[in-house]
Amino acid sequence: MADLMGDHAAPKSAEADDFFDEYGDTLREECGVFGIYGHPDAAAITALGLHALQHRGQEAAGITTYDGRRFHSERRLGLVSDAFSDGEAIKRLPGHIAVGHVRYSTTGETVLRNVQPLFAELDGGGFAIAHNGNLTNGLTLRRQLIRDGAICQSTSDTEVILHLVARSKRPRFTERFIDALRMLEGAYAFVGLTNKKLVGARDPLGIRPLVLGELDGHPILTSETCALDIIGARHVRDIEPGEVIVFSSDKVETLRPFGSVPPRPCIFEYIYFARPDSVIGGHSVYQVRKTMGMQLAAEAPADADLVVPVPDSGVPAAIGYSQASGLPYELGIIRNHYVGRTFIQPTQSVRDQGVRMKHSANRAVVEGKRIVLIDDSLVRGTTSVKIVRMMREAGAREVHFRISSPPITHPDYYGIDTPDRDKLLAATHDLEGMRRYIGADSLAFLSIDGIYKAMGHEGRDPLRPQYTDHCFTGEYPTALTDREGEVSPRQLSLLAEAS
Ligand SMILES: O=P(O)(O)OC[C@H]1O[C@H](OP(=O)(O)OP(=O)(O)O)[C@H](O)[C@@H]1O
Ligand SMILES: NC(=O)CC[C@H](N)C(=O)O
Ligand SMILES: [Mg+2]
Repeated sequence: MADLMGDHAAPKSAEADDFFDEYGDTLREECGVFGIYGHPDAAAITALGLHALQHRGQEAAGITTYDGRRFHSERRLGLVSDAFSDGEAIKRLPGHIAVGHVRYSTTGETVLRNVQPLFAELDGGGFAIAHNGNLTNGLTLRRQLIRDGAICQSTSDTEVILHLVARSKRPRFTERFIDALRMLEGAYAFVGLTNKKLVGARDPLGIRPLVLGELDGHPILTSETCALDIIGARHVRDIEPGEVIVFSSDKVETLRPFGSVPPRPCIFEYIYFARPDSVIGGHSVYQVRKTMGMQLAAEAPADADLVVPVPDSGVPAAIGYSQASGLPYELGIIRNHYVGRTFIQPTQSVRDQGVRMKHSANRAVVEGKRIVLIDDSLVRGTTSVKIVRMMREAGAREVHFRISSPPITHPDYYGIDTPDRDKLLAATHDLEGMRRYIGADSLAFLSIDGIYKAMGHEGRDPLRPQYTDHCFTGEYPTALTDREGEVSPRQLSLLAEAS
């Protein structure tokens, strides 16, 4: 890895030696992280990387840099393009090291103080961190820290890592960071920076993705390979589950403090979250989704005239379904690209509006036809109800709904903001109940084994599942301390903020 470090990779340091909610109830998005070391245009490149990761979180974006003397930070609510497309913001972020974040909150409200990267001035220097994932003991740790005198500046779970690093008694930054990681349960892909280092860490099960890239000899850590492609960087490899990686001027250290445990990456990255042009864990997300559609055609054929995708995320599976079934693929729904993902809007009424603003029927295609609608997932049913009605209003004769993943019966606590169980359609309705609710002529889901087959396995290994699929099975791969313990997940902020 040392070949990733160019001569000009070392930012100058004036510092001493080596130191260095509330839980929402709504499936929302995740977050995306990006970090680059030693590049003269670190902030501009990070802004581009975050733009490619925008699908992972649209609530807020932030970048922190270090210029060899000081840290600089810009954090904003809204989209990356709102905050960083103007050159002025980039000019305010000088430096050769940068970390950035796009947020979809899972713990802590959508207010500026929770926008990442979070920064702390620690004994020995500054530390900024960006987090994708969610800690399942974040609230418990936070309560303990506050009882011990910590003053929390945010209501985000991510903040606890800053406190834990600050409290570690170890002399060196990397050891302190690892000390802190040992206290965490749940999911994390972290990218952080100090005055000397860019650090990355992936939780022991590798629930959330993190990849290593390289641009002109400068290392990059980011959530997905699409953030490398946008800047012409090379994908070197995935950061392994449980790996901690540290870049400094003269070396790259890779550590595995948790020993080796069988990985359980989140299957939902492949089904919905990641961008289809990304490669995660050696799998093209597009190919996997298409194969899920082919598998779905084999498991749940439909007597119909056309296959129609629910754009955007249903498109690759619909192509697969069409190819496997031999039914023609047509764009019977047109998506307005100036509207974000609906799955991830904060309230039900906004989601309802979002779906209407987002999808329109293409009457010329669907009128008089028996159609198979393909979507990747059904969460609350908001999208499906609207789309089925829209297809009928546009004259579709029959509407058969096929979903390229199993019914979602359990919430996620690892960085996807799923609704509570009572809002998950599949948790409260059987198959026939769901069919009636969405108003389709027939409804079918891909089986859990079908998902694993699309990933190249014979099926799900029940003793040692290859992925975490808790949303479908209720088998959570880590302790859920905040949920199981005495601490109420409804953590209250005492401060009401306007933004
Ligand atoms: O059952 P629901 O609660 O409606 O949620 C499910 C829908 O939400 C997601 O799409 P989303 O609109 O978030 O994003 P996309 O544009 O990437 O497909 C998912 O792909 C389904 O279409
Ligand atoms: N979706 C995520 O990955 C969120 C990261 C972090 N838990 C937050 O709420 O800010
Ligand atoms: Mg969708």
